[in-house]
Amino acid sequence: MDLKPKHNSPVLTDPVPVNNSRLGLPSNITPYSPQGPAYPSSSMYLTISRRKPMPSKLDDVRHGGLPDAMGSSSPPRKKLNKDFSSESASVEQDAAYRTWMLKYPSALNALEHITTCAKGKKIALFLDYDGTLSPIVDNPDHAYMPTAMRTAVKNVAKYFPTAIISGRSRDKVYEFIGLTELHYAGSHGMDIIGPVRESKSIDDHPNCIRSTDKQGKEVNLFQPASEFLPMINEVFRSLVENVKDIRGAKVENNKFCVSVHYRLVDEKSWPAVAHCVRDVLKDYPRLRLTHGRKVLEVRPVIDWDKGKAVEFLLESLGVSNCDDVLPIYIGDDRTDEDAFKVLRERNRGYGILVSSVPKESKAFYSLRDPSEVMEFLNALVKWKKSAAS
Ligand SMILES: O=P(O)(O)OC[C@H]1O[C@H](O[C@H]2O[C@H](CO)[C@@H](O)[C@H](O)[C@H]2O)[C@H](O)[C@@H](O)[C@@H]1O
Repeated sequence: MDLKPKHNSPVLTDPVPVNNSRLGLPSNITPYSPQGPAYPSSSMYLTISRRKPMPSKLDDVRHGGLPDAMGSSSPPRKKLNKDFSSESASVEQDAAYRTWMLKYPSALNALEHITTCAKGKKIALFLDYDGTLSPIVDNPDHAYMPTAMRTAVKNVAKYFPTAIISGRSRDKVYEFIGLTELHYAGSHGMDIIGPVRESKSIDDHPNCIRSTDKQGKEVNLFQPASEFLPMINEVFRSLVENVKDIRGAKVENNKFCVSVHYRLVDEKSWPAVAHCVRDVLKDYPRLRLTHGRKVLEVRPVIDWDKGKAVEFLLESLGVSNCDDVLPIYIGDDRTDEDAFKVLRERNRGYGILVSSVPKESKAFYSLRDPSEVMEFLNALVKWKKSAAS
């Protein structure tokens, strides 16, 4: 069955490229490139070199340019139209969005196509957290999930195996969501709790151990970057110290990665933020730097990402080689592209990008914002209920 939607339109790229030299930013920020894999990624398993970092990514980090500048890393919030020029700009933006949607149709409009493809199959759902289940807010500690969204996620998990894959620490994202019926992967998939099942490939994995979850249930705990824990804690402390005089900068410990937020930093001080991060990272060749929505993210150089996490979870759920499973991944950020790419390349499910502005993506479909995500989840439940009756 053909899973692909029809793509007929010219491709639009990320809006408003920002002049790097104006920002005066250093060259050690790695772009996310949906076009190319971060690493060769055919196997589910990763190898961590104890001495040498992986060269291609490291070269990017140390010597590459700043391709997607800090300024364009998150769409601006909608401004009130004060005059004619802003009104016409908004008309143009709407037109550009509609054109973009020809290539990335709304998943709400494509529901019939999706559910037709899902007939006789089991849908497995993968959900990002920030910007997908909770709206983007200034303070990352206040990114609460609306009650209606929690209900929608709870309902959807009754019918489909559902996993959260977040850049946050697993504990933090669990605190925000608080639903025991889901599977959780934190630190961009570097910290996964999955169900226990007889799977040789998972049981034999050196980074996978048996553990118990908060409810005392036996689970598989998979932490491929565990050896980086002391290093990440050290870097976290140094970053906190280094940015302490930059107003608005905030460092978040996500267990196997660290986020340096600059959403509340005056634009004039963004180069200072980048300088502080570079200053710390120069002593850690086994760490790399990527950027998300107004955030710089420090991560171990390992062959693992959200795409690998999806493959791992499918394996854990016992459905990795089944033709009767339809994975759906919903996310808004650059790191979600790794998961979209896996689904697209294996031609075995749908990536859905959450974005209110046109963006190049490996996803098949789009949703404008978390409220549309909620609508989509509710629609899936409604379809499943009606199909069952
Ligand atoms: O993979 P995700 O679950 O989407 O996590 C990615 C990052 O999300 C958070 O930061 C983003 O959301 C914040 C709250 O809305 C916002 O203030 C920030 O500007 C965004 O970048 C989280 O705080 C990061 O640690 C995650 O890496």
